[in-house]
Amino acid sequence: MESEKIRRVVIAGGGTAGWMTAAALGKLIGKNLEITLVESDAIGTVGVGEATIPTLHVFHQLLGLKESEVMAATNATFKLGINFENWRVPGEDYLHSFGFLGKDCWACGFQHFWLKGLQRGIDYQIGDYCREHLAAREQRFAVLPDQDRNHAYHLDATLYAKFLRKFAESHGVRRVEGKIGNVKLSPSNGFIEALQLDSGMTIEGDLFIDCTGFRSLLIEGALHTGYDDWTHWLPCDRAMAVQTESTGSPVPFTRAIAHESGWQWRIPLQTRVGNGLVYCSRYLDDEGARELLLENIEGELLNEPRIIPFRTGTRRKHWNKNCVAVGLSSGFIEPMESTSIHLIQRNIVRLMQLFPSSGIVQPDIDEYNSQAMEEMEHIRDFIILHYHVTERTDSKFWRYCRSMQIPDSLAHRIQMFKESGVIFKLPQELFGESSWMQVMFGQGLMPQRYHPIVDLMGDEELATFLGNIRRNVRHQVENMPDHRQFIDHYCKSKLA
Ligand SMILES: Cc1cc2nc3c(=O)[nH]c(=O)nc-3n(C[C@H](O)[C@H](O)[C@H](O)COP(=O)(O)OP(=O)(O)OC[C@H]3O[C@@H](n4cnc5c(N)ncnc54)[C@H](O)[C@@H]3O)c2cc1C
Repeated sequence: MESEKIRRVVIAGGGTAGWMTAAALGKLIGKNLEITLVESDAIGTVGVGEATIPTLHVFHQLLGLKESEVMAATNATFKLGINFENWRVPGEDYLHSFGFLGKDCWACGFQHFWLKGLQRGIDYQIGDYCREHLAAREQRFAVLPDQDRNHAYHLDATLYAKFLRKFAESHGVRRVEGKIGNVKLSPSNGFIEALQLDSGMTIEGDLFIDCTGFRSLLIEGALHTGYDDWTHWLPCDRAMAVQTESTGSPVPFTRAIAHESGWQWRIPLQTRVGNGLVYCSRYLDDEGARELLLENIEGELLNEPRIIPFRTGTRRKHWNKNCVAVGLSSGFIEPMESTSIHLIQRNIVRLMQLFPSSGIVQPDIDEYNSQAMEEMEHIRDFIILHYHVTERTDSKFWRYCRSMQIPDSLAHRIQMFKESGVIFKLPQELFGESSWMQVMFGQGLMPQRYHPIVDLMGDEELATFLGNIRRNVRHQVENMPDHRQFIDHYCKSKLA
């Protein structure tokens, strides 16, 4: 393995992944580096990826960015969760909020108290025990002084990349516009030596970050790293995206509406709505998808619907030789839980933690790849859960999802929950107990029993315990302003 010092970093691609990488490296470890980003105006970016999850705060904090400024510059609204409509059965919905549900005791999760409450006739939704859940339902929002950052954003992906570009350039990142025509490899060790542009320019580097999106020009095109295809578990393979004018106040949650052969997103920004249909080409053709999408949107179209083919899965190694893939080039898990930007951020942070300043060594690469794979597999399982645990039998698509084989890791979680109501989170995992709980209950799973330790609480004490949590949640939410009002006051878009 090479062990030369890393001084020249070349980022190929200027979408969300490229500019997030450039901003972070430039600001945080760029002092002794020469960072160049190459992007092609003619090729452009994928142009979607507008719903995020709360971890993005950490990224902005690292960069020293002010929330209200990022939001105003990106036409952003707040997001408290995702409303899943028609997933268990048509006509029913549930919310997966970012908040924490109820209260834990040392021995068992809140779901056990809630389950016993149900059995005793204390018949409230599990979301009534969660501030973010209730605030989303009532379309209220506030940033509270004591609040853990349990909110995320809906933002304009193009404006976000533009914002980060300005930031990265102000921290010394050099941008080169042009189309990469060839990737030059070292004949001795197969490492990438340089990118050759169609203009004739050559950009040499020590470390290359592949942010070329689905094209994966470096990690796959040049290094042939290989891809694990997860389409048998996540069969949707196309999306159709279109933007519409807003027809009302933006809601503080993403809508994920299931249809016969896939599902539709609605992402409200301050002045427009991002819409899209994620579908499975085995069961729905593009013409049918277009009709379905256009029948199910509100507001005037702002552009023509665009098809985006994809293949769910992961690159076998996210770091190979002197190339690290960040963004869509590293793999893609469909956008249902808005996890891609989070994975970009995780790959960037991991790269900084393992940055090969004094040379590339195999143990760093192995550690990086093993952590990245573990994270992807955890998210994959969580997404499969939504498709597999359903009572829908109304189409070939849903019958396939219900009956397909699922990964052993997910089968184990479902089995444990069914038998004893237990949910667990391992340290590297993104989704916590509250997330699994909301989706498992929402998709129709019910445990056979609650944890016996709950019986140490008498019925009256349990009623008081649950009642106090509900009252406290309601009190906090009643004191929040309307979501739109809060935005207008806090981070009004420059486009509004
Ligand atoms: C349908 C869909 C919906 C999504 N929704 C969400 C969501 O809600 N939330 C979320 O977190 N994520 C979402 N994602 C994922 C998200 O869009 C991406 O993770 C994010 O946009 C990053 O993309 P990227 O930068 O890797 O690729 P891209 O945006 O495709 O950027 C690739 C860059 O590489 C450049 N490039 C390519 N080839 C060349 C070349 N030959 N020469 C020079 N430059 C080149 C391009 O010009 C561009 O700058 C979604 C993805 C899809 C497909």
